[in-house]
Amino acid sequence: MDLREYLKAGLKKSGIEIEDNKAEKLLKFMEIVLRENKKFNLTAITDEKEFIEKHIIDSAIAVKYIKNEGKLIDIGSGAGMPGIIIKILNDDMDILLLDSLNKRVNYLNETIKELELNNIEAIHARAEELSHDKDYRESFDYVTARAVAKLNVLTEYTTPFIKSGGKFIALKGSRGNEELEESKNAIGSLSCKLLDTHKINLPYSNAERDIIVIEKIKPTLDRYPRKQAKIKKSPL
Ligand SMILES: C[S@@+](CC[C@H](N)C(=O)[O-])C[C@H]1O[C@@H](n2cnc3c(N)ncnc32)[C@H](O)[C@@H]1O
Repeated sequence: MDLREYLKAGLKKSGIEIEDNKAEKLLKFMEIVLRENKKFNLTAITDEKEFIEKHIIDSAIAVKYIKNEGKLIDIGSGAGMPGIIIKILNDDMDILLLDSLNKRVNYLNETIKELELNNIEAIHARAEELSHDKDYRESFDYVTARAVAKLNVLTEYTTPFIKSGGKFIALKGSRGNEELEESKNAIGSLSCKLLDTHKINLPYSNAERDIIVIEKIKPTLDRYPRKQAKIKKSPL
């Protein structure tokens, strides 16, 4: 099976059907990440089939819980996952990628250009600082994050960005539900509630993933997020 079919079949098994042009764009994204990997240290996965399953399909699963409209911010986007993958699949969305490492942000903006994507950009900031800026606070419909921090810490980084009624989609490994147990207080203190959890198996390796969907109920209290040292020292 060629790589395009491998990707499309894996996505289909995961409940996502895509046209050939989107599959080509996802493969082009992989090509860029693997090409730039040495310079920017983006991923440990260099085998293409493994990349397709563990990065592309793993990130693409987020679109099952997101409508193709509105504004989304991806925290700690790194190589562009899941933010760039969501943009390729949901092209009507307006997407902001955030990373605290400036050289990754430069790579992200170059990658956006090379993929000819519109209404998406990357900015350099720490989540817990940027969400105190009124231009960003409570202004997104969705926030996503993958492989950035434990859920109790991550909920404080992410949920101040979303409007009431907005959703935080946490893409977690197989221990996401354990992290959730330790995050109940954080979710409540940050004016949110747990909406759903989904146990997913990746289509080829069967590896388990937990997708956790948290909804914002009302505006975040002004005191959150706290400073980074405080969040790390005493997570909610
Ligand atoms: C392990 S990488 C994961 C990247 C990508 N989300 C993925 O799934 O491949 C974590 C990224 O989060 C960024 N990061 C960590 N803490 C952050 C924060 N507080 N605000 C913004 N970015 C952060 C790091 O610079 C890094 O690029």
